[in-house]
Amino acid sequence: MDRMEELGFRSETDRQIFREAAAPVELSPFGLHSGMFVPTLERQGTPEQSRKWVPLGKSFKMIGTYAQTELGHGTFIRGLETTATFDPETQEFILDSPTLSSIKYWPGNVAKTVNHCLVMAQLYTQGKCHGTHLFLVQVRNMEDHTIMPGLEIGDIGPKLGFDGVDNGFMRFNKYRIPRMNMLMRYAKVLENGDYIKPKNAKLTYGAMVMIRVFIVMDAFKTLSRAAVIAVRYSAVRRQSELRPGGEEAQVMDYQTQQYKLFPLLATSYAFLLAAEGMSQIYAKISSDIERGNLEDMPQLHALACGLKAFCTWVACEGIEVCRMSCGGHGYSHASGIPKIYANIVGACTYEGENTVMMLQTARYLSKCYIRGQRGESLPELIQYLTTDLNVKSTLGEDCSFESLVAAYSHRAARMVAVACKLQQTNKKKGMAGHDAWNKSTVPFIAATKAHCHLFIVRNFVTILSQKKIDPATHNVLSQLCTLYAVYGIVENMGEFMQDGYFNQDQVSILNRKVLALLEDIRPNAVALVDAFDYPDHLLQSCLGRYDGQVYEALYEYSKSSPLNNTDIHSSYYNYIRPMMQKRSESKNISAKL
Ligand SMILES: CCCCCCCCCCCCCCCCC/C=C/C(=O)SCCNC(=O)CCNC(=O)[C@H](O)C(C)(C)COP(=O)(O)OP(=O)(O)OC[C@H]1O[C@@H](n2cnc3c(N)ncnc32)[C@H](O)[C@@H]1OP(=O)(O)O
Ligand SMILES: Cc1cc2nc3c(=O)[nH]c(=O)nc-3n(C[C@H](O)[C@H](O)[C@H](O)COP(=O)(O)OP(=O)(O)OC[C@H]3O[C@@H](n4cnc5c(N)ncnc54)[C@H](O)[C@@H]3O)c2cc1C
Repeated sequence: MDRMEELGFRSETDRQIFREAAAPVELSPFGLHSGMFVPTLERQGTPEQSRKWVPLGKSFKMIGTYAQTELGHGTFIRGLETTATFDPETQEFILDSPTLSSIKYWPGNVAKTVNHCLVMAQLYTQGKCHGTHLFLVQVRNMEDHTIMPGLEIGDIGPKLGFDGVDNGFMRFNKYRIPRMNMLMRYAKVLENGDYIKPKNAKLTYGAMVMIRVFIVMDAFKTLSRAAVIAVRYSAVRRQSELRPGGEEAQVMDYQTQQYKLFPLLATSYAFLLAAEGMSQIYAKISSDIERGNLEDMPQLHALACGLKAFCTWVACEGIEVCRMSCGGHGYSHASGIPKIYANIVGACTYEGENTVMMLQTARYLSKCYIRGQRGESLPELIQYLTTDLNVKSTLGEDCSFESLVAAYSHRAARMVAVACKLQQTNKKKGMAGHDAWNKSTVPFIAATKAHCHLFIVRNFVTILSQKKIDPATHNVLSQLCTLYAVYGIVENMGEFMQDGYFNQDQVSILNRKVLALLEDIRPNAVALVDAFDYPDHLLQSCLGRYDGQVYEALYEYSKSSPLNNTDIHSSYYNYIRPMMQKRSESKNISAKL
C-alpha cells in the first residue's frame, strides 16, 4: 500500500494493475476490500457515512469484505437467514445466526484478513421483516486483531483455486452494532424504529452489479493471458513432420492448432471491447441511479448478468483449450495456465451463479419481447427483438459486417421468440406462471446466450466502424472481428439454420471463410498476442516467455522443484526400502535383479 502511495497511484484502476503486477496470478487478499467493500460504502452509505468510513477504508485503517452468502443460501438472497433486529432501547441492531444454515460461508478474506464486513441480513424492526439490507460490522479488535466477542470466525478450507483469498465462515451470536452502522443511503431505520423504504429494493444489490461488470474485464484478462501463452508456445514448439522428410513443423502451422487458438485470440479482442463497452454503459446508468433516475436499472442488471455469465463461461472453456493446445507442458504449473484457470473458473459461480444470472437476463428479454409484440418502444440494445423473422440472409463471399450482425440479430430474435412462445403455450395449457416459466428456461438460456453473443459481435463491429484506426491495424482487427463472428456461426450453425436463414451456398461460404481467415491471421498471430503487452512477470509462464527460451526455462523451473532438494527422498527410507526388504526376505528374491 505504501509503495502505491509513494508511486502516486490514486485511481483504483491503477492500484488494481499495480496489485496484479506485485502479486501476479495470486488474487490479492485486498481485492474484495478495494473492489467491493470500499465502493459499496461509497455508493450505499449516506454522505455522512461515506465521509466517515471511506477514508478509513482507502487508508486501510479499516479492512473489509462483503459477507452475504451463507451455508444454506448464496443465490437466493431473499432466503438469507442472518437477522439484524433493531433495539430502540439501545439504538442498536442485534445480528444473529439463528440456524446452522445461516452461518455466513464463503465471504472472501473473512477468515484471517479483515477487521470489518459488510453483512447482508434480514432487517427486523417493530416486529416486521423488511428484507435484506447491508450493515457495517466490526469483526476483529482494531488493536490486536482478535475476533470480537459474540462472533465465531474461521477459514472454510482448501478450494480449487483462489489460494490468495482466505474465504471464511462467520457466525453471529446476538452481536450488537450501532443503528448508524446500517447503510442508509436508500433505506433507513429511524431512532424510533420506523422503517423508511427505498425507491427500489434492488438498490441494495448494487455492489453485485458493479462487480459483475468488473468480471467481464476479468474474463478478457484471463482468456487473453492464456492465449498469449498458447500462441507464443505454438510458435516455438516444433513437433512432427508436416512435410514428409522435412523439418519438424511449428505446431502453429497445423490448421487444427490454428482453429483452436485463433478464434480464442479473436474472442480476447472481442471481450476487451465488450468489457469497455459494458463499463461505459455501467458508468452512465449507475450515475443516473445515483441521481435517483432508476429508469435504466433493469437494462443494466440484465446486461451485467448476461455478459458476466456469457464471458466467464466462454473464457473458462477457452483457457482449457489453450492449456490442452500446449500438450504435456500445458498441464504443468510451469505453463502458468492451470493457475489462470483455477482462479477465474470460480467466476462462473461467484457474484451470481451463471445459470441464475442468464435467467435474470432471460426474464428481462421475456418482458421486452411482450412489449415489442405490443408495438411499444424498446431500448436500443433490444430493438432487434422486432426483427422480421421472414427475412433471409444476404450474406455473400465477403461475409460483410452488415450481413454478420444481421445473422446474429436474426438468430437471437428467433430464439427469444421460440422461448417466449413456449412460455406462453405453457400458460395456455393452464400452467401457473412460475411453472410456465420454469418449463421454458432451457430455451431461454440458449436464447440469452445468443443475445449476449449478438451484443459482443455488434459492439466489435461498431467500434471498428467508429474508431479512427490506421488502415493496416484496421485490416487485422477486421480479420479478427470477422473470424469471431464467422467462427461463432460455424460452431452454432444449427441455431442459425433452424429456420433456413442461410441457404446451403451461404453455409459453404462460411465454412470456407473461417479456414481462409486462419491463414490470413497466421502471419500476425504472435504480433497480436504481443500487443497485449503482458510482461513475463505477470504471465509467470515458461511457455509464454517473450524471448521464446521455453526449454531452458522449463529445465530451470524443474530443477527448482522442492523434490530436487535431496537426491534420495525420505520416502525411500521410510517406505520403499522396508517394502523391498520385506519382499526379498519373504520370497528369496535375488537382490541382484
Ligand atoms: C471502483 C473501481 C474498483 C476497482 C477495483 C478492482 C476491482 C476488481 C474486481 C474484479 C474481480 C472481482 C473478484 C471477485 C472475487 C469474488 C467475490 C465474490 C463475491 C460474491 O460472490 S458476493 C455474493 C454474490 N451473490 C450473488 O450474486 C447472489 C445472486 N442472486 C441475486 O442476485 C438475486 O437473488 C437474484 C437476482 C437471483 C434474484 O433476486 P430476487 O429473488 O430478489 O429477485 P427476482 O428474481 O424475484 O426479481 C425481482 C425483480 O428484481 C430485479 N432485480 C434483481 N436483482 C437486481 C439487481 N441487482 N439490480 C436491478 N434489478 C434487479 C429483477 O430483474 C426483477 O425485476 P422485474 O422487473 O420484476 O422482472
Ligand atoms: C471463489 C468464490 C468466492 C466467493 N466469494 C464470496 C464473497 O466474497 N462473499 C459472498 O457473500 N459470497 C462469496 N461466494 C459465494 C457465491 O456468491 C455463491 O456461491 C454464489 O452466489 C452461488 O450461490 P450458491 O452457492 O448458493 O449456488 P446455488 O444457487 O446453490 O447453485 C447450485 C445449483 O442450483 C442452480 N440454481 C439455483 N437457483 C436457481 C434458479 N432460480 N433457477 C435455476 N437454477 C438455479 C444453480 O444454477 C446451480 O446449478 C464465493 C464463491 C466462490 C466460489
